[in-house]
Amino acid sequence: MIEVKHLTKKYGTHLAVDDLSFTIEKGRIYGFLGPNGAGKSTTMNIMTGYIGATSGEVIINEHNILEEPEKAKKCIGYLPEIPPLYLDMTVSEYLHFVAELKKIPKTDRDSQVLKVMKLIKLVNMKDRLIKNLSKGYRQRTGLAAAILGFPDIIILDEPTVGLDPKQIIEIRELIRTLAKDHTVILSSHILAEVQEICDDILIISKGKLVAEGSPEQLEDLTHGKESVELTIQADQVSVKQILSDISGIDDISWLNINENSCHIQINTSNDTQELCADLSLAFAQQKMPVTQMFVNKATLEDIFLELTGGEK
Ligand SMILES: Nc1ncnc2c1ncn2[C@@H]1O[C@H](COP(=O)(O)OP(=O)(O)OP(=O)(O)O)[C@@H](O)[C@H]1O
Repeated sequence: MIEVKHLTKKYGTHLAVDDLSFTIEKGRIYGFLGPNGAGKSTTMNIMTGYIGATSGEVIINEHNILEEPEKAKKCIGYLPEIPPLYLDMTVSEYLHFVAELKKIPKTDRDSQVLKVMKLIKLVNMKDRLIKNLSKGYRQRTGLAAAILGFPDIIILDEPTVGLDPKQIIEIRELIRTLAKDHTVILSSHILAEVQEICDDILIISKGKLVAEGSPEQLEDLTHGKESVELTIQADQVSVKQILSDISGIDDISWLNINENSCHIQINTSNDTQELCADLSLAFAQQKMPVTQMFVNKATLEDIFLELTGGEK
């Protein structure tokens, strides 16, 4: 449905998008995930024809966004990070205005605006001035404008940013409803959000695609990244000696060492339960008490931070 090929965008000398390529298939919810400044908005702005790329191509339903912008844009509904709302219009006036801009035939406008307002649960607010709406309802109004004309693809830039938890849940519900009939692409810097609603996640860092897959596939990246942490009541020399006879140890971090106690973390690519059993047996045989032992599991958040060079 969308093909992005070798997209690059430079702002002066700053490389905001760096040779980005990916494909969007029909009927799925995609999440662009990345820290602030990763290049998500820039990519979305290029995909929707708002700004031009320095190089590369965007093909929407077989239409190149540069060569056939009208046909390509007709397939897309876009909710930018800051929706361009006219604050002195009522919700209904604004949506009629957008319907006109989108060239929806005059005879269909009333019914389409009503249909969209029902879908987005905006009917109660239809005569309210936009400047008097809450942030959540302004976001709904922007979303309603994006889906007028019922385009195949709906692109949402940070749709839940700045909303309270109840509004976030409502907007996520709406996105799920929209995804029944549309392909949805949304951006977020919140891992839990894309994990919860997206079928596919594209992790973007410094303008590059650093990982792609379903939440489950990305979860698989955490395998083999577990460690065992333990405290042994013994001196470092004795502990080192015991550990030298145990297999499956990749490396050891000495977190805290006293005369009679060592707190360590062991990284292993082997089964951590087996390693725990070996460790407890080996120290018990030498009558060295292990006062605590647990397995640290890597989370998707650790992987995200590792891939995007962030810190907890
Ligand atoms: N018009 C512009 N002129 C110069 N630099 C820009 C411009 N727009 C964006 N940038 C820079 O390009 C980089 C990517 O910005 P972009 O807004 O695409 O990131 P983002 O992932 O959407 O981040 P955010 O979540 O903060 O919106 C950032 O370093 C940003 O400062």
